[in-house]
Amino acid sequence: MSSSEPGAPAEQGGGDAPQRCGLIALVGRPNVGKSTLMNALVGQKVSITSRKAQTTRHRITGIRTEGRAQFVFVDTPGFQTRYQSALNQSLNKAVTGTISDVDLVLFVVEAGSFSLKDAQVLALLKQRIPTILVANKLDTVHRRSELAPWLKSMQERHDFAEFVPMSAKDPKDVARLLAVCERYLPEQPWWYEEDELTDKSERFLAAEIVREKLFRLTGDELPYTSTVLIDRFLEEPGRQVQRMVRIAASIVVERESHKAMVIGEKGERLKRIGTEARQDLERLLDAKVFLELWVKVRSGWSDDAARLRAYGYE
Ligand SMILES: Nc1nc2c(ncn2[C@@H]2O[C@H](COP(=O)(O)OP(=O)(O)OP(=O)(O)O)[C@@H](O)[C@H]2O)c(=O)[nH]1
Repeated sequence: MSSSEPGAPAEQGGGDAPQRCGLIALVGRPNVGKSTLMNALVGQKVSITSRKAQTTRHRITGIRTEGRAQFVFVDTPGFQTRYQSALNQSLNKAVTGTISDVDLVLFVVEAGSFSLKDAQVLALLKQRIPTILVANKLDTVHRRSELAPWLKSMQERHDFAEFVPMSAKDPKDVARLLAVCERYLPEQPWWYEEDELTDKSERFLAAEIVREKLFRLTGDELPYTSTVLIDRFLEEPGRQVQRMVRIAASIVVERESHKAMVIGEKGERLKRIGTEARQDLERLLDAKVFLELWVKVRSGWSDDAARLRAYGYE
């Protein structure tokens, strides 16, 4: 099974070819392998930069610069299909906004399957943005012959630009997907240095990771007004062999009841948030990380414009 040819010509790295750069969103229901794929696409070293003019509306999860192309991957944090609360509906709206101005969408599903939850996510996608169907976990499909009719049924559901059946765990497949994506990036100068990674951006990344774990592990219960602040971000100086970073962060919630929710029974939930965030940060920062988490109650903080500004939300 191979991907179809898109309209735009393929670009080879190097030479005098123009630079390409663009935003790519990965979407899909939980558990289809988005995180695995994102990590594989971005590679070992993730460069994160916080506030650039072009990307203020996006949460950047990774940048990959390869040959003449710069792939800027953005997150769609609230893509929530599990619960149908008003909160999530408004979140989904925000996400629809986020993906309405990317250059390319990767819609990830499990090869050979399409559930109601997949359909709910697909329904949020705009027809006019090129969308690639990534049929992931191909390695688990034993009867390959069944894939052709499945792909055909998928084409009837949405006008996909291409199909890429693959496994996020196979580096060759990941390289092939990257090459396909490259053709959809607009010709324009890169937005980031080839190897951009600043102190500020690492702090931002740390806050984003803790925030992601916080919302993932509290599910639908915690109001979206809760946030994460980095109180301290210190790199142990002079360590040649392995970086060592000490981070202290505060999870700021609005009520005592929310605080209890975040901490969980015997502190279990907070511990899990901390462990998962630390593991991700160690990989992303390529460092040994010590992460200290605090939960603070700031009643009505989300209504206080001045405080919001102080926290970096404008
Ligand atoms: N066999 C196989 N397993 C995969 C593949 N890609 C991901 N997985 C597994 O699928 C599970 C879910 O992967 P994740 O990357 O966490 O999925 P996700 O879509 O990010 O899930 P959420 O974070 O819940 O949205 C993990 O156990 C992965 O190891 C693949 O290509 N083949």
